[in-house]
Amino acid sequence: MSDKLELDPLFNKIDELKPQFIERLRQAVAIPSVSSDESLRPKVVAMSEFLVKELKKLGFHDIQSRELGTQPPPVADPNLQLPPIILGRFGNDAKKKTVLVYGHYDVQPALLEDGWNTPPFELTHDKTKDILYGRGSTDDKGPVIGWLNVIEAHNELKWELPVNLVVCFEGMEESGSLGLEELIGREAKQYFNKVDTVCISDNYWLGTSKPVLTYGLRGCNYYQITVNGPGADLHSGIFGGIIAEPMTDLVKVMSQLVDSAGNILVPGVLDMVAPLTDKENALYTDIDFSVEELNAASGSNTALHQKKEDILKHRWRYPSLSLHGIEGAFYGAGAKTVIPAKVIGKFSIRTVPDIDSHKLDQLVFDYVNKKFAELKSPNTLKVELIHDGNYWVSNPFNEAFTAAAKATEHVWNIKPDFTREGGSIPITLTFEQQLKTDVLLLPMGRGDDGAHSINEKLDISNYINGCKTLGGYLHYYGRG
Ligand SMILES: NCC(=O)N[C@@H](Cc1c[nH]cn1)C(=O)O
Ligand SMILES: [Zn+2]
Ligand SMILES: [Zn+2]
Repeated sequence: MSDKLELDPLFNKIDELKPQFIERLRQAVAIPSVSSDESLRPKVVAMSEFLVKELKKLGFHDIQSRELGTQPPPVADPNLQLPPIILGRFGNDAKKKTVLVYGHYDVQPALLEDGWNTPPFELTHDKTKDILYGRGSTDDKGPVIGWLNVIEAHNELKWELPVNLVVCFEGMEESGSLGLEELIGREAKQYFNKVDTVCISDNYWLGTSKPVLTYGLRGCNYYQITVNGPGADLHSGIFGGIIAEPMTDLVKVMSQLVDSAGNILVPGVLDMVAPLTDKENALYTDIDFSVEELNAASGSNTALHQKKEDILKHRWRYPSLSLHGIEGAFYGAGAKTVIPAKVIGKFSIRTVPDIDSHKLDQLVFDYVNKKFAELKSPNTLKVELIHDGNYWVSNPFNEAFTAAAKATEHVWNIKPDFTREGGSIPITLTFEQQLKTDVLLLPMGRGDDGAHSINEKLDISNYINGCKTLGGYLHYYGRG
């Protein structure tokens, strides 16, 4: 690579600080900041306090913990407070460019009995494989802590940061980023004034060996269907066969949302998808990926598509509908003979260009109501949107992507692939539109990290080289 920067002192310092960096991540993972579990909300707040403490120690200034008020419905506790958004600055030099770094400090739920090999909220270092296991290790505590590590390495070296850094860490990303869009709107010309670019490290390489830079995400519209029947849970021997069962209705309706080949059965959804052009079609051939890598990441041979190009298109540019669960249903071990009185089915649709989110909601509501009406059930059904988040596709030919490609090649000795991703980071488009800047997605973890799954992990090489990549990016972007 020509025009390589001299970053060895930084990279050596990051290597030297590895034990401290692992310890910082251990402390973060130990806080079960599950945003979707109302009973764990104090832990989400505790995680925000941990970050504030770390930012102060590292010398950030103008640190603010922005309260967002109560969480809007549907929510069990109407007084439930949203966790704060943490803002902070490092450097304020008018001659330097300003990079806004966004990440989230909340995590998905995790229980040992889900099948974890180690306690999910204890960062466990498997020394034979050099892997760190724990909820949030890759999504998104590893990368968030990674940014702090970069600052620590600069402080230790007494190196000036080549850019001004602004951090924005939220605690509701896994639950729809509630409150963040409004905050960005309010702060675009205030706290976020003069931001030149936004960098998000909250996604993953496509596979396990080649780094990527990401320029697209799918959106996510998350729905719930509530079916109400009898006044209380009932004995199926006494009431079975003589009352209408909510679970029977719900399962019937949910089974008509998607088929086993992954086809969405709600009419009109596919009609909104942008047509595939020859130019886009050609992009998929050059990406390094295989069905074997997909199978390895899913731990199975259950792929619906065998050709790399089809897998990538269905992950990146077509919508998908997933059924997630049923609240109120009996799910424990044993054979409880209960008829649940009220059940709430959860499903989501990953959205892509050019799906109109509100039109999608209407199509879903009309279809679910129609399917329920066909059952002629005396129960009641309500279908509603819990949260939605936009898809995002950008042009990766800009200064930020160029700098990130150089940093990635510098650290990993290989040019990164440019990829889109099937997951969602609801706030990406908002940053781009409100701040009128480019957004870069610069992942730290690998495609088999098991984000949202059991045994979530982060390879130490990805953690440490990821810190070097984030730091390197700031240098290549800063000198640009
Ligand atoms: N690492 C990004 C991520 O996991 N995002 C979530 C966002 C989301 C959307 N609805 C609920 N959570 C994802 O599931 O893609
Ligand atoms: Zn996530
Ligand atoms: Zn995430």
